[in-house]
Amino acid sequence: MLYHVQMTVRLPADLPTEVAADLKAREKALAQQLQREGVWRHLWRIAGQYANVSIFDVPDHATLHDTLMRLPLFPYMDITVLPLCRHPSSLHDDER
Ligand SMILES: O=C(O)CC1=CCC(=O)O1
Repeated sequence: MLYHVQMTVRLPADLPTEVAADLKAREKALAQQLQREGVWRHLWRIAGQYANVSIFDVPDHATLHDTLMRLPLFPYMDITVLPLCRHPSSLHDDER
């Protein structure tokens, strides 16, 4: 199943710089691993915001939940999820 996921990062202002840098580095490593595995299909920055729009390809809601909870920045993100299904007018058949 495909999911549209919006993540807005809200790091506390008093979070030590080195802690924030470690979280971001680990987030990047896992995000790139999940992209290589075909799970994190798209990752786009929302211009002007510390936020992204992503497309995840996972078997079900529970797997998406578990995947999002693995993200190092999970405790510091507001996340909204929209489950997607094929639009009858779409020319693209890569929705799984
Ligand atoms: O910067 C973000 O939008 C949060 C994030 C998701 C994957 C990543 O590397 O950073």
